[in-house]
Amino acid sequence: MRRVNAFMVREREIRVFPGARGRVATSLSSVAGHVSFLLLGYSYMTSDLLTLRALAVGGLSAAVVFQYFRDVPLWLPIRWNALFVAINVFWVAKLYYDEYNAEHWCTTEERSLYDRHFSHMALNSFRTLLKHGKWRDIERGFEFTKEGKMNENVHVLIDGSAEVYVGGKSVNSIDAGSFIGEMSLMRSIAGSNAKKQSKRPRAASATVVAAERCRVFSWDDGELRQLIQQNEQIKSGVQAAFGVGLAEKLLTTRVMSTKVFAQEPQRVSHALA
Ligand SMILES: Nc1ncnc2c1ncn2[C@@H]1O[C@@H]2COP(=O)(O)O[C@H]2[C@H]1O
Repeated sequence: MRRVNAFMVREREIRVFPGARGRVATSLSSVAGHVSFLLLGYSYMTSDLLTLRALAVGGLSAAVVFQYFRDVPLWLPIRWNALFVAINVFWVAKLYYDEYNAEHWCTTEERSLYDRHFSHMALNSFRTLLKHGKWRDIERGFEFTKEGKMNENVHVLIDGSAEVYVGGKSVNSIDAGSFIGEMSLMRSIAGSNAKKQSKRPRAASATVVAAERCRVFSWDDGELRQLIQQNEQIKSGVQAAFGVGLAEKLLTTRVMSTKVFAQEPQRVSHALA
């Protein structure tokens, strides 16, 4: 062990930059000290939990090396850091298992929902999102939302189609992959720093009726709202998914309103008012 210690603390010249002044005299244990701070510093800059925990394992382990290879090992920080390494190793293993071995808990239906709408979100967060909602089979004629009324649920249409009415007139048809009831939620949570006033619940902008038997995944509106406010990752994942859907709805509504406009101009002006 003495030989290892001597090897680690021996001062040697290491090239850091090219050129004559690019060499510094240092020991391997000091290098471990610098690596430790660099990794921990980098971990403060990432928001990805798995990367953060992995960087913490690397940074704290390097700190243990630095603290051990000294004239007298610093046992107090070594013991604490070893404990933190163990905790972070546990979390790396758990996060890795949840992220990359989803097959053991994800059904085919859940997986395709994830792939279609939420693949930019960590599987862990998606799992939380799933726990707060439920799968439902819906009969033809079911009213998902009622224009001017508060929504009870937010749905994602997995199978089937629905008709969207504004002022009693059809403005669009939606099918598999569309969200229903997301607009009022988006409007009420817009801008996390917005005034309380703008966060108040908003009424449904349209009436949406099932045009056939549908399969949906539904969240309770209030529960989803609360979840979004508590969890930043879920908030940004859900907002991104809603955003893509809204762009598609805008395009189809435009096409539809152009067609209807050619035949009934008054009807379109009413719907867009
Ligand atoms: N033009 C449209 N095209 C497709 N869906 C719409 C359109 N307008 C409203 N919706 C849907 O109808 C829902 C009514 O409640 P929300 O306003 O919460 O969210 C709305 C959207 O999900």
